[in-house]
Amino acid sequence: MKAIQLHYPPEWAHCYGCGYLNPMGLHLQTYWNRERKESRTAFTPSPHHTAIPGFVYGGLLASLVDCHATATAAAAKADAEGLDLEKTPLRFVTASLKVDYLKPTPLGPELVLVGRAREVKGRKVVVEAEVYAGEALTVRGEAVLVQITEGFGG
Ligand SMILES: CCCCCCCCCCCC(=O)SCCNC(=O)CCNC(=O)[C@H](O)C(C)(C)COP(=O)(O)OP(=O)(O)OC[C@H]1O[C@@H](n2cnc3c(N)ncnc32)[C@H](O)[C@@H]1OP(=O)(O)O
Repeated sequence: MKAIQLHYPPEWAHCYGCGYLNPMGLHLQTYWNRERKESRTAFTPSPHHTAIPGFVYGGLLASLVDCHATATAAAAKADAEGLDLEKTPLRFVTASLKVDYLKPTPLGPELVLVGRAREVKGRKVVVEAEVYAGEALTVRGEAVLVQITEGFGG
């Protein structure tokens, strides 16, 4: 299965969190499960992602939620509308991002993110995401993603 981010054309692939063309980026790769209607990704923070010794920096966790949510939005919209991302790539930007840090996230183990779309409406998708360190749910996020149109940022 191909990661959602790898469907992005090059001009959409420079993002620090998930762009495959960003040499300094996190290169997050998100996968969509059509049966479960949920997305997954995994990321193992490095020692330089420290907040308090032994625990992951919250800004990094927000970045993971952010980029996992943008990809989840693309997959959920494609799923809802019967689109093939291979033929019709979709790209979303973050309009709003809320992150709740439920407990400290240990630095060392692989983190797993799970995402679900709560709402798919027009250009807007609302995504809920969870970050797990092993069995422990440490972060819960919610993002509003808006599909970009031609002339974005202009
Ligand atoms: C070359 C390109 C490369 C593009 C490469 C893309 C890289 C992606 C990177 C990954 C993620 C990021 O970090 S992105 C970087 C951080 N984000 C940004 O810089 C985005 C800056 N903001 C914007 O450009 C704009 O505000 C947009 C695009 C988000 C929305 O503006 P718009 O296009 O005019 O949309 P608009 O009609 O107002 O809103 C559409 C729907 O979304 C809702 N909505 C809009 N903003 C919000 C909000 N803050 N909170 C809640 N909901 C909101 C509206 O109520 C509406 O819902 P309803 O009434 O229909 O229900």
